[in-house]
Amino acid sequence: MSDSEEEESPDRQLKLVVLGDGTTGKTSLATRFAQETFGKQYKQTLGLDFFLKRILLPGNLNVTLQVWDVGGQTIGGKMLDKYIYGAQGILLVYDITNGQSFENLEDWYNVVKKVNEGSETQPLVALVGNKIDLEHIRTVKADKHQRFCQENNFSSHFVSAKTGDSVFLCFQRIAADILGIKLNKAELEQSQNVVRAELVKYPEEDHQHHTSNCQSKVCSMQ
Ligand SMILES: Nc1nc2c(ncn2[C@@H]2O[C@H](COP(=O)(O)OP(=O)(O)OP(=O)(O)O)[C@@H](O)[C@H]2O)c(=O)[nH]1
Repeated sequence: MSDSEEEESPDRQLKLVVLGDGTTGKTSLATRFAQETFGKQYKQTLGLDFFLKRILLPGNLNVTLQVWDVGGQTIGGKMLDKYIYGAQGILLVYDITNGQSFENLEDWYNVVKKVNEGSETQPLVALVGNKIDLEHIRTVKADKHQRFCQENNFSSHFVSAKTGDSVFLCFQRIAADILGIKLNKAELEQSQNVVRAELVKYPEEDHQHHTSNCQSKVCSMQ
């Protein structure tokens, strides 16, 4: 196979459906991912919004993600089943400061299960705790989130649509999981918007005694 043939692998298309209660931040998450913007003003989604974004996965694989942003008020409505139908990935979104939005995911997941009953292929389901910029007023404990994931075999994500923290990473991991692609550590780290650095201060006199191995300490922190 020539180089140019290798480069031009055809796009894969994936349908991802974003579900969860109103005001949990589904539209914000989709717009942060697809348009890299965030609006503070709440505007209720009536029915459905739709976003497209092309990403590149390892192996030069272009993937077009169709993100179906479903309004929180659609639960119980007759269109919801149609929105979910054919999805390869489902994002179950809750607000970490709103316990009810977490409890209600059970109902959203029940609709997903019903739509896919008897189907040979099941969608990958991701549990997404949004608004981690509001960690100080979190009400849904992380272990509750993890338990829900383990019980149902969901992938686990914590994001902030407001700051953008881990949003791209979340969609990238979901797409890679669906396609059975393994992301290496460097690729995962590159997708994380927030850079965490630890500051370590050594006492003055101690520092003088340890100048010879000081360099290795600095290296291990980077
Ligand atoms: N602090 C904070 N606020 C957020 C975040 N994401 C969304 N919001 C705010 O939460 C409110 C609701 O966000 P939306 O994205 O409209 O919520 P939604 O889930 O799409 O709501 P429906 O359309 O009713 O289903 C808005 O005021 C957003 O600005 C976040 O990560 N952090």
